[in-house]
Amino acid sequence: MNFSRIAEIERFAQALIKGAAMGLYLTPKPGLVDLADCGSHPDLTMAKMERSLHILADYLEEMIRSLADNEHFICRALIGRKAEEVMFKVLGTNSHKGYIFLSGLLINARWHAGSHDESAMEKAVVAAAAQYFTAQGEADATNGRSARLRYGTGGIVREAQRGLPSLFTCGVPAYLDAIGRTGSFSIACFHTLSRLMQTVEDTTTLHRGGAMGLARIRRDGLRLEQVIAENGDHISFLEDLNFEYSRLNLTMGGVADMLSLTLGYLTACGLLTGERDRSRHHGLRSIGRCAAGR
Ligand SMILES: CC(C)(COP(=O)(O)OP(=O)(O)OC[C@H]1O[C@@H](n2cnc3c(N)ncnc32)[C@H](O[C@H]2O[C@H](COP(=O)(O)OP(=O)(O)OP(=O)(O)O)[C@@H](O)[C@H]2O)[C@@H]1O)[C@@H](O)C(=O)NCCC(=O)NCCS
Ligand SMILES: Nc1ncnc2[nH]cnc12
Repeated sequence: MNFSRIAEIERFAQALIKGAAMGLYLTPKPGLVDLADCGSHPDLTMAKMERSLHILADYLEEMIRSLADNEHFICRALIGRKAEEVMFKVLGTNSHKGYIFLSGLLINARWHAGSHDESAMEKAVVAAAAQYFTAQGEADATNGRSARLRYGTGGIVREAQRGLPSLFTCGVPAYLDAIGRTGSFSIACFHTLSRLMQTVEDTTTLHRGGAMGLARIRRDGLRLEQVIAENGDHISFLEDLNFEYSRLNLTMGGVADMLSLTLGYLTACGLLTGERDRSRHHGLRSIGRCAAGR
């Protein structure tokens, strides 16, 4: 039994939970639950989301047990499904359904990759996603599946199958670029949010607002990036956007998950403060460009 390997993956899991907490508490987040309000989610509260974080932590602990016991992969897919059921039973809503899948995938990838190295992690995510979706068979009748069929988008499935580009090619470079330039965690978070809004094929947005809704999020993400770059009042801009999104019943739960996953992965790599030289320590690529092609 390799106890240092288990200690390492436990630290990684703790970092992913911290990332979800940092993403939750970032305020304001248009249309989403934060310290100000519940956005366009009357079914969610801060207390429910915090309870959800504890369910996530228990889930990842079970995932690690399965990995350490070298169980068959299908056991971990069932653990994920069970966590979704527990979350829905306890909270009556999909508070972190997407993050259950994403964090489970990343824990599996980190275990098999053996390091934080970005290219090793990407390859391991692609392999885990292929294994999972091959075993998954006919997907459930979900909002995400309806959106993928109706709009020809990939949603969380294609995000996973492509090795989490919104994490490795968008979120991580965007955060490190901003923290390197400004030294401000808050600015780096909002800059990362702006880039993810322009990149993530968020099926929760499509479900609520259709193609026009997604185009709105992309446009607002670019505007937010510009307001931050011009040292404008991005907080007021976000507060106004939150009012608009709540009125339009528009949300971006997938963007929220990818922001949390970015903060969690950077925490695991010891890069959140931006002080360590990322290229030397983790084989992370130089400042990339988000899928938005910029
Ligand atoms: C693999 C599955 C997760 C597939 O899910 P599918 O897309 O078929 O079904 P959904 O129920 O729609 O769940 C997808 C959730 O993923 C998030 N998401 C959406 N787009 C993206 C994207 N492009 N990239 C990343 N993540 C994405 C999103 O989750 C977040 O938003 C939810 C909150 O928003 P809300 O609008 O409230 O959502 P709903 O309550 O559903 O709608 P309303 O009724 O309120 O309007 C919240 O869940 C956030 O996390 C999507 O919701 C799944 O089928 C699966 O297989 N899971 C179990 C297996 C597992 O975990 N195995 C471990 C693998 S190793
Ligand atoms: N803060 C948040 N508000 C609403 N849905 C979310 N999904 C993940 N994080 C969320």
